[in-house]
Amino acid sequence: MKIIEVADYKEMSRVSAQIILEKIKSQEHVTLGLATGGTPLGTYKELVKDHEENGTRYDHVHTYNLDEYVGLASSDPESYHAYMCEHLFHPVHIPLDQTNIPNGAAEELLQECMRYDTLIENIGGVDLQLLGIGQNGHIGFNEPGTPFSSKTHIVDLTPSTLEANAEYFADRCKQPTRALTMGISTILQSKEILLLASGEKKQEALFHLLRGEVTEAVPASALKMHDRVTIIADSQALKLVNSLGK
Ligand SMILES: N[C@@H]1[C@@H](O)[C@H](O)[C@@H](COP(=O)(O)O)O[C@@H]1O
Repeated sequence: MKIIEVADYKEMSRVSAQIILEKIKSQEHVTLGLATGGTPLGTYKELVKDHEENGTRYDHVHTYNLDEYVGLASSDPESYHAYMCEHLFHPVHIPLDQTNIPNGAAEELLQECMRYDTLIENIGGVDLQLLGIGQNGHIGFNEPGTPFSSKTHIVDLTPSTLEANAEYFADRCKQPTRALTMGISTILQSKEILLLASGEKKQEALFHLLRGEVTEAVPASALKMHDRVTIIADSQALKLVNSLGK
């Protein structure tokens, strides 16, 4: 794994946007795996800024998001659909029929998982997958203990993940407790992976990922089985690694 240590969130966002832009500009057809949460927001801001200033086009870009909450329709302002439209899809003018997000409001959730997995298998995995990391080491919504062989599936979110994401819900009673997520093996199909981590809250997860063993107890540790992973982390997120791990 290649580790790029940066000073702070701003630099992490700039560097990751640069890597994504290089991919967008160097290929005639690009498939991007996208993440939500607070971590990639700065990266999306940089992409929007670049689009406005340099006119980078997204006609040849197809996107596949990691996850979505069960029970939230795409029109729900707290859904990951709405998040993606607001922060990236609308401002950079990606044709919406080229964007894919699991449908958390599907009547048949198992069928929806299979449909989503087939989409990704048919393209042979995305070209570049952007990832954040949960405080408990989760990627997408693959909680600790998820088999590395997992495909897109329905997940019951752990109390710590619910707590960590509570700030995104105006009314905590309406926070969904289940989600659909790409599985670990779905994520590992990606040709290249870019994991972002910023802030002290991520230092233990990064320590387990970088210094611990490969174990299903730390979902992100599966990334060690992939040969093209880059981690961009700021010094706060690397604090424990740098103080204990050398
Ligand atoms: N499903 C998302 C993950 O994809 C994300 O990586 C994680 C970290 O969130 P944040 O970036 O807000 O710390 O939160 C959620 O669980």
